[in-house]
Amino acid sequence: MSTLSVQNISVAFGGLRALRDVSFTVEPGQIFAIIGPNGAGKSTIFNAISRIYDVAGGAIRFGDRDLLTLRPDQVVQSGIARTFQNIELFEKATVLQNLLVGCHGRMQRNLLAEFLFLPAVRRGELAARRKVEEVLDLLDLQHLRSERVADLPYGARKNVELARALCAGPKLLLLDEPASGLNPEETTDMSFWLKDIKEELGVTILMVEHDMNLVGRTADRVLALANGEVVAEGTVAQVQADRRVQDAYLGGAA
Ligand SMILES: Nc1ncnc2c1ncn2[C@@H]1O[C@H](COP(=O)(O)OP(=O)(O)OP(=O)(O)O)[C@@H](O)[C@H]1O
Repeated sequence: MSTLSVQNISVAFGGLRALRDVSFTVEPGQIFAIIGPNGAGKSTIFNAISRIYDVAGGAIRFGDRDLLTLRPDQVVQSGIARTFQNIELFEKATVLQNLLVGCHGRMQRNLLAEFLFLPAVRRGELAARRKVEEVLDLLDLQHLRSERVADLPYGARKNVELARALCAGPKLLLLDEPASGLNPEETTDMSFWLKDIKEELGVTILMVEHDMNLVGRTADRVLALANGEVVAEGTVAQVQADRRVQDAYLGGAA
């Protein structure tokens, strides 16, 4: 089981400090939510963990690995998968094809072995297919497996993106606004999926979310950010009651 430890990280874009001295720890098996007004720096944290943005100072560790020494693809290999604010799927491909791509994202490639379709490659393919079936069952997507993603309603596409990330077999899932664009009923469904992922697959979840309904239903811990700095951390109730968090929202755009 791996703990994600973010210690004193700062990220700057020219003169703009998007993150300043941010620290938090996500324990294995937790659902950990990052909240904060628009522009607070929430997505920047994800991009720092994914090694898309460079960090000026501090440390990010996942289990015994120092993520700041890894490339973005090596971060995925270490067991971290993510979804995006704007759904990123192959629109013209089916649900099944998208999920198989999700599995292959984490498999080690050896082109000669694949060309010769050696036993190790066959075993890998079988494992990928089993993983896809497990995820289709878990997220209740079997009936959509042969549908083209482009033909699905938004809520279903959001679920497929979650499924694709799970097919990589992550230990840690980074979810960027899983409830955005969902209606209240779909948001309730999403809260059940997240709890199933945590309880049945044992996957740790770090999510950025504006929807306090989803956060309240699922999060074990919450970190509140404003202007790139940590304002509060605690349970949902503790963070919601924190005066500094209320002030940050009143002063912010959310
Ligand atoms: N690639 C970039 N180049 C320049 N500035 C950036 C970049 N990425 C983020 N920023 C700036 O960093 C700050 C934090 O942005 P970030 O997207 O992390 O906020 P957020 O909390 O995720 O906001 P939202 O809730 O609106 O998605 C903002 O001022 C943003 O304009």
